[in-house]
Amino acid sequence: MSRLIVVSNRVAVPQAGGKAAAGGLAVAVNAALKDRSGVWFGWSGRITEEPSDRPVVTNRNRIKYAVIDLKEADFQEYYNGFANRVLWPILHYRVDLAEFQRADLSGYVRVNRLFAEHVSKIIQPDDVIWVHDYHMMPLAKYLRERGHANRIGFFLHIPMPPPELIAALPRHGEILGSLAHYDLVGFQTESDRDNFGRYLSTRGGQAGADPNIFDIAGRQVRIGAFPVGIETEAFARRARHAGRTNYVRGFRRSLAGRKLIIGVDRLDYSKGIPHRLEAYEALLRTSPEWQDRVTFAQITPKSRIEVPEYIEMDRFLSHKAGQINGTFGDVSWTPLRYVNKTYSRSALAGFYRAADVAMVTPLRDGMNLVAKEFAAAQDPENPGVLVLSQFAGAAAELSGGALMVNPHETEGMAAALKRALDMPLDERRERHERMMAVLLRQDIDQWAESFIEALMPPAVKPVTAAIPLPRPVLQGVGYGSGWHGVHGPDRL
Ligand SMILES: O=P(O)(O)OC[C@H]1O[C@H](O[C@H]2O[C@H](CO)[C@@H](O)[C@H](O)[C@H]2O)[C@H](O)[C@@H](O)[C@@H]1O
Ligand SMILES: O=c1ccn([C@@H]2O[C@H](COP(=O)(O)OP(=O)(O)O)[C@@H](O)[C@H]2O)c(=O)[nH]1
Repeated sequence: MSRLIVVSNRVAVPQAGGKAAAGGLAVAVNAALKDRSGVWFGWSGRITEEPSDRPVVTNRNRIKYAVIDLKEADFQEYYNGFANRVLWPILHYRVDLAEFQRADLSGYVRVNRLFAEHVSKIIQPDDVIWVHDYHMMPLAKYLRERGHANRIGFFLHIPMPPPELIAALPRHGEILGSLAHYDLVGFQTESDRDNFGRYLSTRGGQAGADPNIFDIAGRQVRIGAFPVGIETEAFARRARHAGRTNYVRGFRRSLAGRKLIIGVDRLDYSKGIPHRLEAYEALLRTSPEWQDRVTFAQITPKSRIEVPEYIEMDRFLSHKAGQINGTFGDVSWTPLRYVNKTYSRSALAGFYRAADVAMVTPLRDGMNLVAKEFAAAQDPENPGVLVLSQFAGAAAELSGGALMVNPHETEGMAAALKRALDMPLDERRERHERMMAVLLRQDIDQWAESFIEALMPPAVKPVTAAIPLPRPVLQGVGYGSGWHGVHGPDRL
């Protein structure tokens, strides 16, 4: 029986006590492996000078989690360097922040080759391979060089900008061009997919009768949009339960009857946190009736803490938070609670449910699972309002129910905040219902199934295990280099 082999930088290895260090990607990939027999290969998150030439394997529910350590130089050049100082900013339309160095590109290529070497040892001829995200773009090329003719798919969790912008990436042909070695390349939105289609055309790719199938350098590559979802029903259940616990009730009580606005984002310049805080400031200034009647809780776990742009953002935000509280706060009211802790997803579910408004206002975001989780966590009888950036991937699905904003327009965002805080119950219910209809239809299972089905050659059955598997426990979610332990109960 064919297996599914997943390859990604991060692997959410289930840990004793149910805690795992991972991000949005890891939560999503875990669902793809549920009910399938397979292997999940990636980086352990650890740095060692003498990495073993064999991965450390953990077996759980017929899934093998196989991880390797990286050397310091690999971590610096591949992860901090090329992946997070070149690809991340450029693919998030921030060419101005990209810091290209040839040594980092060499490190990126070296780690991809190392991954290919390890994965090559476990591949069986009928395995289907699913590679995730910008860290691993050239992997298929190196697997093909080793003679693997398997079906190999790639999913990009972050945005794909237009080709004119990709042109700013030195040696883009070597990296983005290598995506043509996959059989299927998936994106979060149709606009990401179309941007890549245009890029392939600039590289001599020819689309035939189906505009999403390209012939390029003697191979056929299919491109598609597969918006990543959440475990909608399970998350709604979790929030219902969490909302009734003392932990979340205590949080709500601490607000002393004030309305709650919530923001949950990794500390990342792509998330637009400064712009959002400026909008909150503008609300307090221009609508003084809201002073002392609202609290903004911004939960911002640190991430990629060795990358200079992230260090700078950290400094800026701490300063900004102090400034807002200094200007508007009072001895009995802290307008902004700015927290750098990582919370368990159960705790977050409860916080979302306790909130009246969520601000999800990235400048660019592949999807943004927080937007979806917030909507799913609401009480349908008395739901909160989602204020959502037009530049989040989630906007393509949630614009019918969210209050849409342009994060570059402070006054517009402040007005949306005010409207959200004042919104009558009927309108809140209607908007929530519209979002839930989409989230229930396009959930995480549908995402994984539709990608795998599109990856399989015609007339071959999807990769499934004979016996349905219990879902591995994945409760706490932290962030690699910035992960300092998960706060809040795992099961509330
Ligand atoms: O692994 P890190 O460097 O600590 O970063 C965490 C993850 O961030 C990014 O997440 C993306 O995937 C989400 C799920 O599809 C999506 O909603 C979000 O918009 C993306 O930014 C990154 O792409 C992952 O590889 C990282 O693991
Ligand atoms: O303290 C936190 C902050 C975030 N998350 C989770 O991390 C994921 C973030 O995914 P998203 O797509 O919003 O952004 P990313 O960080 O992957 O760019 C979501 O599932 C959040 O619930 C978490 O478990 N604890």
